[in-house]
Amino acid sequence: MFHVLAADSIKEEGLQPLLEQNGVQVHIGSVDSGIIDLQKIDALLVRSATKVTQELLDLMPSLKIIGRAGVGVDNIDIAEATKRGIIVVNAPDGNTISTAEHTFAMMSALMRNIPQAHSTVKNGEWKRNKFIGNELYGKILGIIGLGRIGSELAKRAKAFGMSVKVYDPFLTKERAAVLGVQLSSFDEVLAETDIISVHTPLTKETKGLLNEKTLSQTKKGVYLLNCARGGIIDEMALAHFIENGHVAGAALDVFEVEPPENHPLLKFDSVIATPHLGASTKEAQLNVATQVASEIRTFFENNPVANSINLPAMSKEIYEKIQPYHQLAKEMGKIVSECHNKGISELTATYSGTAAELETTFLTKALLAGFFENRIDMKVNEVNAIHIAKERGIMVGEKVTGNSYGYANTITVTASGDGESFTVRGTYIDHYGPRIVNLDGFNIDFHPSGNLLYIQHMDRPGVIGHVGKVLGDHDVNIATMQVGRKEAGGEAIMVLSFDKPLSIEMISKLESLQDIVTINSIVL
Ligand SMILES: NC(=O)c1ccc[n+]([C@@H]2O[C@H](COP(=O)([O-])OP(=O)(O)OC[C@H]3O[C@@H](n4cnc5c(N)ncnc54)[C@H](O)[C@@H]3O)[C@@H](O)[C@H]2O)c1
Ligand SMILES: O=C(O)CC[C@@H](O)C(=O)O
Repeated sequence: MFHVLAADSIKEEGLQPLLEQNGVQVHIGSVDSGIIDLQKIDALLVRSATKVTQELLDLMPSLKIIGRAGVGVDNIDIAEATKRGIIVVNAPDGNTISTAEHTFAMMSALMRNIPQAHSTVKNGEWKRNKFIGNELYGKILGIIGLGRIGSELAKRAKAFGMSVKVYDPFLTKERAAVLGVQLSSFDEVLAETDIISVHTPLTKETKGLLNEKTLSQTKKGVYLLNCARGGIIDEMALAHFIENGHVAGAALDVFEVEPPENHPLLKFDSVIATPHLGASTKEAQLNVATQVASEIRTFFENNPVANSINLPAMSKEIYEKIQPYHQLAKEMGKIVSECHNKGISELTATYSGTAAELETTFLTKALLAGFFENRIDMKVNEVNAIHIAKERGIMVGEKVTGNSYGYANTITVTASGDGESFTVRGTYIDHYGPRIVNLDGFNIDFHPSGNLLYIQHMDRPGVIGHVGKVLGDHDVNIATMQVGRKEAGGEAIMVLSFDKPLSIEMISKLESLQDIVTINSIVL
């Protein structure tokens, strides 16, 4: 008999897939309700209230799977669960429509002063002149991050006669055309739109994406929306721009710290807010509960789950054999993603030599996990990598070749989209380790780890010296350096490694040097 504990008032109707399964007993109640001996629990279902910590996991030695009825898993100690071989699943798209609708409702409410007008009427006032609003029709909506929710918002905005400009560095022109939105640069979205809505995950790249500098690039009178994650818009900078009248108003469903206490933004009449209600509809809650309950049922039936966000269990013997190649593939995925910082529609992995004798599908999935790591708002691993690629319209190919370029094995990854492509080749050398041996056609040789800079430059005398001098003048120590070129006087590359990551300012200084073409920072 499998025992499932459904905590956090998960919608009971959604538990049907488990309630109707033979050999499964569902217990409904919080983890401290005493409804069942925690030692017996095989599966735990939670929303965001239950904190699944190491201490709680200690009390559940039989736990095999945790289901999060929602997207964010910040209340679950994933590392600890993974270490214990516990699979964690979530429901990534069950609340997409609800969150897009909530964002649209917030935008309408913001433009027509609905919450403000509502409270005056409730207070017995009738101030029609105070609440002159703006039509959505004919306005330009800027969407930053066109994933599941951003795409649904775009469809609704277009139906209301708005035009939509989108910034998403990982979106191809083809996909933008299918969705009928105008793919734009970040600066264009800032400067040319009337309303800006953010829909990215919160990552190191998106934290404070809208800040003092970028907000100053927006149109005077712009409106801002955040129904994604607190922190994507810098809250203090937003308060400053509302105070000085540059930003006309903001609608916020999320905050850096929730609930917000004595928050300066809440003091402005032009800021409207909801308490993280994006996913709070009967439909979304039923969807997410049904999705995770079905996943747990699938797991009990010994079938692979679709939305696991941590590593699946694997026999120790197989893992040890494949592990070095697995690590190399994952790092190569990250390298492709960072060096070719563009939308892609196709990714092909080619294996040769001893790498081709392994379970290459598993390696390709590891590669995709590395590729998506900094691009999307969920953990991608070997369980869900192919599904995610398909969902994003990326065709994944796998080939085997007899050409090992003189090595015992190679893994070659080519990413392409919008008529451009990028290739990286790596090898694993026994007793020596992983090496990257070709980057975008340049022969090179470096260890894929640590803080790296990939610099494309013209092959002219003095370029390497200038880079070294700027770094030296700022007391930055170069740990290793590799150079490569195709022909004298043409394009060339450098790969430098450092003991710690370089600041954005430092990278800008290097970018401004003569004969430098592009610089990409890679943290492995
Ligand atoms: N308010 C709520 O209750 C609620 C509910 C569900 C989801 N969310 C949040 O909404 C956000 C979007 O969720 P989703 O399901 O659409 O995610 P998603 O992964 O489908 O989409 C995220 C998109 O952001 C893009 N992106 C990544 N980095 C970017 C960058 N630096 N600049 C521009 N675009 C970038 C990605 O390419 C992707 O298209 C997430 O932050 C999620 O946590 C909030
Ligand atoms: O309401 C919830 O459970 C959280 C909603 C959302 O932020 C999520 O991560 O899915």
